[in-house]
Amino acid sequence: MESLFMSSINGATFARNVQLWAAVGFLTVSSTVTMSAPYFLGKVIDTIYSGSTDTEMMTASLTSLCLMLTGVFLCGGAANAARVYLMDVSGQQIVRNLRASVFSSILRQEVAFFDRNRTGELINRLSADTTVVGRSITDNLSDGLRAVAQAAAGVSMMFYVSPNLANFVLLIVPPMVLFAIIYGRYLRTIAKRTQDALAQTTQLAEERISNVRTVRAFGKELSEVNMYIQKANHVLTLARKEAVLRAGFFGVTGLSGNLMILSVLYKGGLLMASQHMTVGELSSFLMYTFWVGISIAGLSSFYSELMKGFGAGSRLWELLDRKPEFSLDGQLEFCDVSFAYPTRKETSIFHNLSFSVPAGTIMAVVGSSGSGKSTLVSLLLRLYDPDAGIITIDGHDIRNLNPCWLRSHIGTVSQEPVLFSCSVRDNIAYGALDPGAVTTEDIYRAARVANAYDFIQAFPQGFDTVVGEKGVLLSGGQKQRIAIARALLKVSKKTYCFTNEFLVQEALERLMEGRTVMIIAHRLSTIKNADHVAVLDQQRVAECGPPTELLGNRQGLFRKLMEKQAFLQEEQQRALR
Ligand SMILES: Nc1ncnc2c1ncn2[C@@H]1O[C@H](COP(=O)(O)OP(=O)(O)OP(=O)(O)O)[C@@H](O)[C@H]1O
Repeated sequence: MESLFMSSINGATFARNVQLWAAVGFLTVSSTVTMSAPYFLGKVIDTIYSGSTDTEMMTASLTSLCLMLTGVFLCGGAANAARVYLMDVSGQQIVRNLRASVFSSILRQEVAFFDRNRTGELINRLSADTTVVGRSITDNLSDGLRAVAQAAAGVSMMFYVSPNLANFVLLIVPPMVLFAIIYGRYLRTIAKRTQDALAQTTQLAEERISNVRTVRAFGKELSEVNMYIQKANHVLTLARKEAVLRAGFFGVTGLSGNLMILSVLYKGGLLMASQHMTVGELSSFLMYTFWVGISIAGLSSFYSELMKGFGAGSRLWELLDRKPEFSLDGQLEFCDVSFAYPTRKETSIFHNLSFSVPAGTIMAVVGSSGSGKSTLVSLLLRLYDPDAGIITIDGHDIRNLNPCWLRSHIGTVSQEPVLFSCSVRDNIAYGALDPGAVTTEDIYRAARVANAYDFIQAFPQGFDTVVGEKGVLLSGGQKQRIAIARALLKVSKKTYCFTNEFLVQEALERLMEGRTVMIIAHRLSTIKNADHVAVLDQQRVAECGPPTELLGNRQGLFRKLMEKQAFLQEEQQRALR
């Protein structure tokens, strides 16, 4: 299922990449056509002004030139339409993904986050901010890229047609770029403040509307409306500032465009008078100047929208990057949990089972075979959800936590660990969230703590030894030590570790240090080391308490279970003798 999901994601990413590349291809075609037009139109003008007296020849060459150009323009038009469509679709997909990621990031946050950030504000982020960022990506990106391509092509063609005139005209560009950078900075700050003010306004409206009964009961309608108007006025003030800034910028860019045209006519007229330019060349140059002017105007609006997008986006990036803050102490609680496996609904495994494991303590879970010890672990890992009751970690219902995050904080080590048929190094690194980022030093450290370093180094190929399928080339104890090293790389300081009993007790003890541990135990020696024991019987926790206390109760279930086990062990030893 997971691989199917991954492949569909990869498929979607691939399709999007192909779409984007196709759009860039169409952009290149349409821009090439657009930017070659002035050059050929100049040729048409030169043909008209060639001074030829042979009307028939002149008509023929003019007709063929115009027909050829019509064909080229048709291709350009089609490519332009395809580009706009593909860019828009890709942009919309990016916005959809952005919305989904922001929403999922919001839902992942801890409960305290929602105390600090009100619902209205978050909804505003999700709707208004993503719309601004979306507009900056969709409408804008496509036109912006075209403007960049056409400005670059236009400038190159200006140099091609007349380097002399191009040098003169383009002196205006560096001061314009500086001006645009300063403008962009201001616009970005103002856009961010506008989005913040808008979020506060929405938050006020959301809170008052959803609590309208309270507002009415206190007769506060008028004062609430006034408060809303105040907030809306603040948004308006910021929007006015933005309008003034944009007006100034567009005024200056429009003026500089006109000045460029005027200077081309002035200098070009002088060059024509001194026979350094033909009328066709001047016309081409003029058209290129127009194109560059239009592209620069397009670029300035692209830049404005982009800066607004960045401004609005900065809050979104913060939300996206935010890791949920949980100060995990490790208190673990099962409250009235009832559960039956979905495939065997008629056989209840737990009925109103309750017990808690205080932070940093070891809880040994005992019970006869089939009493549900491993099922407890499955429920905690959310491999299954209880039919009734809740399981909490530090008071957080685990159903409200991201399952991946939850599992990344729970280390499980089983009695017969599964190792993969790759090197010891890769098996240990497998435990880390990002195995690629694990250093050799990390692996050695984990192996030392698990008391595995010496025997691994003693292998002829050391950490590169391939362990064979399921680790068949290793002894039981060696496998367990490697599994402990793997778990050490996984679990952070405050995680829960669920283990079975081990041959290699000393390595296990190091793993348990400072963590909340639930251990499925059989041997008395293991149980004695635990802080508490929970005895599972008849679908619930029949007894729970410190091991010595439970052993002291002669009629208790735990005492009977231990006696039975001691008796069985004696029997086994006698049989061996
Ligand atoms: N995936 C499953 N689907 C249906 N029933 C299951 C499933 N896994 C376990 N069971 C049943 O649930 C009950 C509890 O199983 P569980 O493995 O939790 O017991 P346990 O106490 O860990 O046993 P043991 O000490 O023998 O390992 C058993 O009756 C078992 O047959």
